[in-house]
Amino acid sequence: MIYLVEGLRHRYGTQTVLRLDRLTIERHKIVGLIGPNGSGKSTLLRLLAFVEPPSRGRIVYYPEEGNAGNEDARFQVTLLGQEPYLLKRTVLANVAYGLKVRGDTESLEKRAAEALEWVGLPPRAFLRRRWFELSGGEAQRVALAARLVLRPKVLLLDEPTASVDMESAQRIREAALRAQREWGTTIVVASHDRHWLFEVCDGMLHLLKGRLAGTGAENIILGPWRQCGQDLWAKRLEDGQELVLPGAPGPNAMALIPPDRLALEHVLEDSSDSSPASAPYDGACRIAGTLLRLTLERAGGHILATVAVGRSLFTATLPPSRGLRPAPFYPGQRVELIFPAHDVAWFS
Ligand SMILES: Nc1ncnc2c1ncn2[C@@H]1O[C@H](COP(=O)(O)OP(=O)(O)OP(=O)(O)O)[C@@H](O)[C@H]1O
Repeated sequence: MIYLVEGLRHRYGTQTVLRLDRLTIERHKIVGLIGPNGSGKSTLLRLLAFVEPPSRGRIVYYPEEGNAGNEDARFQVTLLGQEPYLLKRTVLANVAYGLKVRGDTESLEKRAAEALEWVGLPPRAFLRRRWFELSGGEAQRVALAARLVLRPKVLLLDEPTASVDMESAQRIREAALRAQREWGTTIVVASHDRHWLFEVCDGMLHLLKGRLAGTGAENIILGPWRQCGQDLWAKRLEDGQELVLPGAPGPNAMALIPPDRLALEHVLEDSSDSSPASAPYDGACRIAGTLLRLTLERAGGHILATVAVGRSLFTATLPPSRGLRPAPFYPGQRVELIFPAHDVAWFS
């Protein structure tokens, strides 16, 4: 492993924003970080980058297997945020900056040029440009080149493609994966692009309200819930269907449904006009939707089905026996998600 996190609590003022009892991150792997806004992804990345210390608990960095050395992390771990913060200087000065800080000043221009090529920026056109002569996507690529030139052991990426154009996003993704492939760089990446994460990550961490909630594909249904019986709670989904579940700890709780608890069934054509329908609680819940996409998950080798219900997306794992044969599913089909109500976990 390259990180061990134990007994971590992180507070801002009186609010505890991160609680992780134990977490390990394996060397050379790509780990995805997923979770709603404010769930603690950026905070965790900053702590892993040692930008700030945790309020309680510890984060141990292992530069080599079995050999702890948090002081090495300063030069081996690098964080790229959502917004590129460039020095008000040339691209060359920006990309070479980290090497200079490390006292590593040999062939600066050549190495900066190589790093720019990795992110798809031709060095002849870009090395001498100044910071204000770059588009947002180019600036983010320069910021990534400034990290790659260090050949980091750990690359922490915080929504690196959130505010860039499509080409830049693709270049950034490719360059990060290449670093993992060619140098064995460990990558921890927070992103809202769940499909990309499922496709490339060796493992996923799902953060909910600062706590680990699972391995990424869990479905979250946010409140408010309306009490509609003794310990029964209803939520009207975006497209009008009503979901009724037992056991909410309060009206604003979040329901969490693991993807492997959702079974997928075809909706017969002649019954499709009866949905969206109210789903009275009888122990098995049903939600009708449209199958949008099938994704092969790298970590577990499962096929993940993404189902749209209004604009909300649900993820179901297709069990091996229900793979593409003998009951083929394909995008565009009306399907039903069926799950036992007691498999829902609640987060308050
Ligand atoms: N410097 C800070 N001071 C006070 N509160 C903070 C600070 N940074 C983050 N927080 C709070 O900590 C919680 C976690 O924030 P964080 O930015 O880590 O979430 P996130 O999952 O990265 O969110 P997003 O997806 O919106 O970037 C939020 O409630 C946020 O308001």
